[in-house]
This record gives sequence, structure tokens and C-alpha cells, in this order.
Amino acid sequence: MPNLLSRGLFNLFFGSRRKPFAALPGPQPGVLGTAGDFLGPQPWDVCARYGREYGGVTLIWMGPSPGVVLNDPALIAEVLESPRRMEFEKGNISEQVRPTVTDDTVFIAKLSEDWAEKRKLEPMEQPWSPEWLAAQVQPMQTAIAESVEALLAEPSLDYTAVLRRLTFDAFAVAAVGEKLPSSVFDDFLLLAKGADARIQAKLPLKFVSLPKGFAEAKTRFYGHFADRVRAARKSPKPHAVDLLSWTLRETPGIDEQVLAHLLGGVFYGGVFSSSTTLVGAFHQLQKYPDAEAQLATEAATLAEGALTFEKLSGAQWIEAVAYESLRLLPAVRVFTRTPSADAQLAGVMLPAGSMIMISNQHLHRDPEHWTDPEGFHPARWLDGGVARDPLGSGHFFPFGRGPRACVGGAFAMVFLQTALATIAARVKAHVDSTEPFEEGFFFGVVLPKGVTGKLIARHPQAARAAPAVLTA
Ligand code: HEM
Repeated sequence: MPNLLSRGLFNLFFGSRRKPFAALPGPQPGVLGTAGDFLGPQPWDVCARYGREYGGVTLIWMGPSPGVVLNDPALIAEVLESPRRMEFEKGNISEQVRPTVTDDTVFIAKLSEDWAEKRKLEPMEQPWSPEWLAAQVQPMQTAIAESVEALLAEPSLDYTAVLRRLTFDAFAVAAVGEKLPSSVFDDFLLLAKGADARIQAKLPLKFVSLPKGFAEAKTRFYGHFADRVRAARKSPKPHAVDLLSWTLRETPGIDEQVLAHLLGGVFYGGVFSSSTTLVGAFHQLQKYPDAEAQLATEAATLAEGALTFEKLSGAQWIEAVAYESLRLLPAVRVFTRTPSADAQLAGVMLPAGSMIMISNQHLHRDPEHWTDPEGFHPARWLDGGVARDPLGSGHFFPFGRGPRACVGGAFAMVFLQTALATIAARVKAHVDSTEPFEEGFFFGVVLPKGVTGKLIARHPQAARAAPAVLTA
């Protein structure tokens, strides 16, 4: 809380601005407004504290500009889902990630039209058809199984690093039909660091310089996918199910660069968030051995023969583990919106350009909604649990809510379930400590730190020599 002098100064200079917002609760502003609250802790922890202390809407001050933090499902629905959602533009994340993800991407699409309609016109809308998703299970299973075997040889693992690479490799198989060279992964990370520096900057973006070699890495990274588009056009694979081959069959006239950029964008959309979710899942499973044992049993049943989408769809415990991980440790915990013109919300008039922060951290752990919310209990999702709190509902929105929610949510679910089934059938992912891990922030996504351990083969034959060595 700012000291008396700081609060006095704010009131002296900006006191008159406070009057129209008197009805809203919130922390006392000082000379920096209430922005000082966000300087130390992670933003989602601040949003959750506000939810506990002030309720569904909290008035904040970014310097002299008012804003709100929403923790009320109805207000969140108004901003993200109702017809009024068109009044609230997505935050400025697009400007921050623009150098990394190029212009041909759904990341930086403007909200100038109804996004639900716009998506139908986007080439990326098509790949997430149920047919394409179903076709990814088997290739991703093979890729993940191969990665797991390679990792078995490692005496100690940093799960954040190795699951990030495992996820990248599985996404590569879904995107282009095979794993990519390590040099492409390195370029991917370098470009992500460039965007991350801009996302985390407290400075205006023009003062944030990009890492050395950024421009060259970008040319190489997207050039790699452009080469693949040309090669696939020259020698089409009529039965291949990867996104590249699939899209060329369904949309033969698609521009080479657009497709290359969309393929590259898939990795930025989902590698960090999906791998963070897996780290959280294995950390919790170490803490809850009964849940882990049940996962191993179900995964073993699925491992008899090839894994299919149908088999996965019937695997209720695997789905429940994925949901519970997304509830307790969602990888994306804060999203923002901004009224493009003055807009009425929560009984006040928010000026154009003000900050609206929405977090799932508090609602995913709201004790009035969830039993033992801090505990990891996949069983809560059985017996109608999924229908009670579907994805994108008031107290469960790990992928956001409404038409501008995550583009890759359905793919992420298929990936997470395939990964849990494949990994748990082969190994126990031992985690060294069940103490809460430190959480950082990278590319807008929660970054688990210091989660170490090793994979222990469930069956001796799984420990056979690794076919390829993975680099973290
Ligand atoms: C567990 C994994 C994932 C989580 C938790 C997650 C979560 C989210 C969230 C919360 C948003 C913001 C929604 C908003 O601002 O309203 C988002 C946006 C987005 N996600 Fe994901 N995501 C995941 C995986 C993926 C994957 C696999 C892809 C692509 C293949 C992807 C692509 C995107 C894109 C392109 C956007 C921006 C959409 C837009 O601006 O309209 N995500 N994601």
C-alpha cells in the first residue's frame, strides 16, 4: 500500500478523476496509481488477491488512468462473450509478439469484425476439424514414445526444458509430418525470447531491442517452412495427415508464405502453454500417487495396440487428469481487453484505452465453487463433472472464453491426452520435490522453474537403447 504522502499526492493531482469510480472497491492509489502492486509478484497472484479482497470487480489505477480487474464470471462473460464483446479490443499483446509471429497469423488479427465469422475464412480454422484432430493421435503418439525412450537414458531432467522439446517435436509431426532439426528449435526459441523481452518490458516497445541474430533466425525459421511448402507442392503425399499436406489438399491455392507463417505460428501458439501444463500435471501426480496409479492403469489399457482418437475419447481418467491440471495450474492466467471507445462496465464509464485484466487464477480455485480447490482431484471431473464445468464456463476457462478464446484449445486437448497416455504407459515421471515450484513468465505463459526428476521405465523393454538423443 502506498504511503500517506504518495496517496495524498495522487489525490491532490488526480482526486477529481476518482469520483466517477467511487462505487468500485480497490486498493488505495499512490503516485504510480496502484501499478506498484504488480511490480513484485506475478500478475495472476495480484489479480487473485484482488478477487479475494475486493470481490468480482476491482478498480485499479495505471498511473492516472483507471482500469479494472475482473473476477466475476458474469462480467467476464460480458466482456469476452456477449454481443458487447465487440466493444473490447484484445490487449496490445499483438504489438509485442508481432516481430516474432509475422503478419500472417491469427495472433494479431484485429477485432474489427465479428471474429467468429472471420475465423471461418481463415485457413487455420479448417485444420482443427474433428477429422484432422483425430488423425494426429497416432503420429503424435509415435513421436512422443520415441522422445520418452531417449529421455530414459538421462539421469536427471529439467522437466520444463525436456517437455518443451518433446512438445515441439510432437507439434512438428502434426504440422509437417516429421520432427525438425535442432537448429529450427533453436531459432524458434530465439524468436520467442525476442517477443518475451517485449511482453515483459516495462519500457515503451521502441526502446526494447531484439536479441542478436533475431532477423537472421526469423528468415531461417519461416524460410524452413516455406521450403517445405514448395517441396510438398512438388511432391504431394496423398495420404499424409500433417497440417501442411492436409491444408494443401483442402486449400490448394493457398499462398506459400501465408501457409509457411501459419505453420510456424502453431509452435508459438501452443508449445509453451502445452508443455507447462504437462509439467504441472506430473508435479501434481507425484504428490497424489493414487491419481498417478490410476493414470498408469488406464494408459496401460490404451497401450494395447495403436492409440486412436476413439480410444482416447473413452479414457475418462486421462481426460480428468488433463482438466484438473488445466484447472489448478493453467498455463495462461491473465488476459487483457481494452474498450476501443468509452464503455459502460460494472456500473461505471471506462474511458477508451483503459486496462481490463481478466484472470482465471481466483475462479479456478474459488472455495465457494470447488471442493478442496487447492487439491489435485481428477475425480471431480467424473460423473458429470465435465458437463457441470465445461471448458470456457464461469469457473473453468483455461483457454479463455468466447469467440476470441484460444484457437488451439481443441488441438491442445488432443495433444495433452495423447502425451499423458503415451508417457504414463511407458514410464513413471518421477519428480524430485512436491513442494510448490517457482513460477516465472515466458512468452505470456507461466514458466515452471526447478522441476527436476527422472523417468523410470514401467517395463524393462521400455528402457532399451534410445534411437535418438534429445537436446533440451
Ligand atoms: C494447454 C495449452 C494452451 C492453453 C492453456 C492456451 C490458452 C490460451 C488463452 C487463455 C488464450 C487467450 C484468450 C483470450 O485472450 O481471450 C489463448 C490464445 C491463443 N492461443 Fe492458446 N492455449 C494453449 C494452446 C494453444 C495451441 C496448441 C495453439 C495453436 C496451435 C494456440 C494458439 C493460440 C492463439 C493463436 C491465440 C490467440 C487467439 C486470438 O487472438 O484470437 N494455443 N490461448
